[in-house]
Amino acid sequence: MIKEPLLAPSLLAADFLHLNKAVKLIDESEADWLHMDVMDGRFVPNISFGMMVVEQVGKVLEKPMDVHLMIEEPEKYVTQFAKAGADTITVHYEACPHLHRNIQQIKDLGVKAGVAINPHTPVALLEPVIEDLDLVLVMSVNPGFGGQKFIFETLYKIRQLRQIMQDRNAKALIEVDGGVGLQNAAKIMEAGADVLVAGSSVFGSEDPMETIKKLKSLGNLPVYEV
Ligand SMILES: O=C(CO)[C@H](O)[C@H](O)COP(=O)(O)O
Ligand SMILES: [Fe+2]
Repeated sequence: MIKEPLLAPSLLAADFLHLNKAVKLIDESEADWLHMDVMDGRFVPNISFGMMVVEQVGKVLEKPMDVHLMIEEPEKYVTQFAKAGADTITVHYEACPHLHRNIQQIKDLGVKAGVAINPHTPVALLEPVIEDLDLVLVMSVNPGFGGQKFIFETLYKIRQLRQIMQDRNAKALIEVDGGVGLQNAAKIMEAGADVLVAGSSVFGSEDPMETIKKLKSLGNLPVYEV
């Protein structure tokens, strides 16, 4: 039996003219967290929204806010994102030459600390910090855009990470982000994920509430080949 995922719909795929409506939908749905994708046009080739939007969403959102920082020099901004209402702040391994210090900085703010890895970054590179982490975000697309195709190799990375964590008795949650939907969610959970981020598969669907419900009841889903 596949376990029920924690589900974090991504606001990136919502209608930006009606963000309030999207936030309410998440609060009223079976989703667990709201995922917020912050992009700076430097670390990734796209710009999304910054802390002013995160702050406004934080004022109305009742559920935990999961902030994914796709930015360079995140250490300059994490204090502001914590004040804006982030419950988890995830920085990219590739953007942090002083990763250990960055993780401690986030934890000292009283916020859960996550580290994201790009598709080409080996999971073994996280071993020295794995016990300090609340969350590991495994990117299953190249970061910067919603609506991309899930990279199949991610399944091996999830399995490897689960093994490393087991060997070290690490307690971080494994979050998978990019190209996740009803067609592959069960397979991703089976590989060892705990949290699924879903952007276009939720907000791009005809009935986002119903899609969230289906993703949450994964035990009933067939395991499709991805
Ligand atoms: O971090 C991200 C992109 O860099 C997004 O969270 C992710 O792509 C979600 O969108 P979708 O589910 O449409 O792939
Ligand atoms: Fe994301």
